[in-house]
Amino acid sequence: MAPVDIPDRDRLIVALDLPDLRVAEAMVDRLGDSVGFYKIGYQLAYAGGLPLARALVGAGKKVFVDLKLHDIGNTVARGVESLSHLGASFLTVHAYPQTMKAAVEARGSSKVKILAVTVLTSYDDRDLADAGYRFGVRDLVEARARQAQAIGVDGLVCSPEEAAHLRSIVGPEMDLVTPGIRPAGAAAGDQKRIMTPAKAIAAGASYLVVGRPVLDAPDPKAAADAIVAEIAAARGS
Ligand SMILES: O=c1ccn([C@@H]2O[C@H](COP(=O)(O)O)[C@@H](O)[C@H]2O)c(=O)[nH]1
Repeated sequence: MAPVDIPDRDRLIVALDLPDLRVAEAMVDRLGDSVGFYKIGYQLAYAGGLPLARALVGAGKKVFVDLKLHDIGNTVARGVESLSHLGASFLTVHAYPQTMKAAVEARGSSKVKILAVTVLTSYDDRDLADAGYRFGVRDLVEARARQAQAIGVDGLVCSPEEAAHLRSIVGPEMDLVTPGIRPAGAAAGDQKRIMTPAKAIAAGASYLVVGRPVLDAPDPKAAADAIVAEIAAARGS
């Protein structure tokens, strides 16, 4: 079933795109009870931040390990096996069939959900053409979503712009995890396919991933609270 019983607060995933453990821990302390779900990506993981995943889980938070694995199947499988011991809820791989199959098989009985990154939210049709793809964003996202579902992947990372269309294709079961979230007036930065929190939820997103609009806010806790309030309003909670 779709994750209908998720508290509004836990639909916000704050990306801890920060330089080291000390800074990340300080941000987690600052956000306090306002945030229940954190993402650890390249910057923090490569700066020794993966142990924070265990600590956060131990403290009752949920964790998304966003390493976007993509390699030969054997290497992806071994990576998933290692990462599955962290206690994270989500782990990303790129949406290539070999990669997704290896990850789903290697996950085994571990509770970590495998998410497939469809098309990065910083890409538009022109970026895909520059990279040699013959599909535009909408068609490539759809094709990858269908493959992911057939392989048994648990969820998709997509832009909220594709959420409504994907929901109609994959049904209620798969988690739709959407970066590219920008509260009204926030700078897009390098993101090209963006939506506000309220519109993303209305479009069918299960979770919203937010980095800079929270981390760079003068008051990150207030920024997180405002996003959760928008999520609650959009869901009629
Ligand atoms: O397609 C994707 C996949 C992952 N991300 C990650 O989400 C956050 C977004 O951060 P912002 O500062 O809110 O832009 C970041 O960690 C990305 O690595 C994505 O943006 N798009």
